[in-house]
Amino acid sequence: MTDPSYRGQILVFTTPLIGNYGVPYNKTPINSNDVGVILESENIQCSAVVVADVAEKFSHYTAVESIASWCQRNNVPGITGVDTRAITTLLRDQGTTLGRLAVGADASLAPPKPEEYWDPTTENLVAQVSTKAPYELNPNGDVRIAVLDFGAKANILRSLVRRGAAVTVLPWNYNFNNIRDQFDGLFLSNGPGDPNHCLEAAMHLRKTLQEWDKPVFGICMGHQVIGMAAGLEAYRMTFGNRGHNQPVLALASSGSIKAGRVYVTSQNHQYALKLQDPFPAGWEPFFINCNDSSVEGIKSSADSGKKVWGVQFHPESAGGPLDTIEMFTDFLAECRAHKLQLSLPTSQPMDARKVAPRLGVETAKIETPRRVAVTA
Ligand SMILES: NC(=O)CC[C@H](N)C(=O)O
Repeated sequence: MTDPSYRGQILVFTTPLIGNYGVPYNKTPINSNDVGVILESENIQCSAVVVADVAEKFSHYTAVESIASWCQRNNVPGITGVDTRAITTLLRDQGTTLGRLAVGADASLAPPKPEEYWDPTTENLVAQVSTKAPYELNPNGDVRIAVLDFGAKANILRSLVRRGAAVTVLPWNYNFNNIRDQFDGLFLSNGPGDPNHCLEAAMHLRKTLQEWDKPVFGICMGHQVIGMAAGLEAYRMTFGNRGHNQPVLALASSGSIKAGRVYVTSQNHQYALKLQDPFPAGWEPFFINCNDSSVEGIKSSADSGKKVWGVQFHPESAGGPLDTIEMFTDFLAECRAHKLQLSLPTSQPMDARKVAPRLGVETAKIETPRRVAVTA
């Protein structure tokens, strides 16, 4: 609920009982080596929550309040006692949809016309959640990383800081090219909404990628912006990938990632990069989703002389599996190696088409995810 990528969304929880652990005090002691919060940002970011059965009593050693009082304090509406399985079945059939919460007399009125619903994707949500001014974390770290903040989850910043990086967080549309000489690497964060609102950032990045040879890593929205800078197209999926159990197949080896292995990942996205054949020169697909064959990662090709990676999933998870957490270590290892002018073993490219069919994954020309049939 505090992940800024959920800005503007009504979340329907499929787990029936929500809130039994309560909500922790969401501040860490002031310390430049920490990111300041326990959760993913200071406030609740989603627009509303829908829960089958909300727990009024909570129990956890870090809990200070119930989910209901937390929502109330943040002015975020929630509804409970509804059949979330029925809503889930509907959403699985027609895809993510615009919605509203109505109770009492409002619920019996005729529903609004489609055009009367607020559509958050028409807005630049990234501009709403990104930092307004640059700030630093862990200034004494040994590698200097600039983070373009499209709505960064705290655990991404934490994952960089815990590995010893000095992190400078910049507004999403900051022209990094003006200050790039001060940094050893560039990171592009996750963020809400349609990546096509971030073309300005993609244009700045295109110049960076043409003229700068230091490592670049992006997650989720950051990955989509890297893809757009590389010349790929971003499209809206009917069924976004969400949850903590999304399997992705690695098509190339790089650092801790081994080609041919499936990693279980945490995800939260509605948009994806289109798989195109051939890929833009200098780029190759890095991961694909084993359920719907959507693009889950791209990387600069081994012969491009660049070190650039983008992943659609969340290696930092929180919550979720830690299968790919070492990608942060890999990124910082490349930044340190570049700084010291060492060279790490290069990644091994491989032919995706040789690996994927063994796992029943189509890699041909897949533009829209397969539909999943759901029986009640
Ligand atoms: N978590 C994210 O960064 C999401 C990226 C983008 N807003 C999407 O929905 O696809």
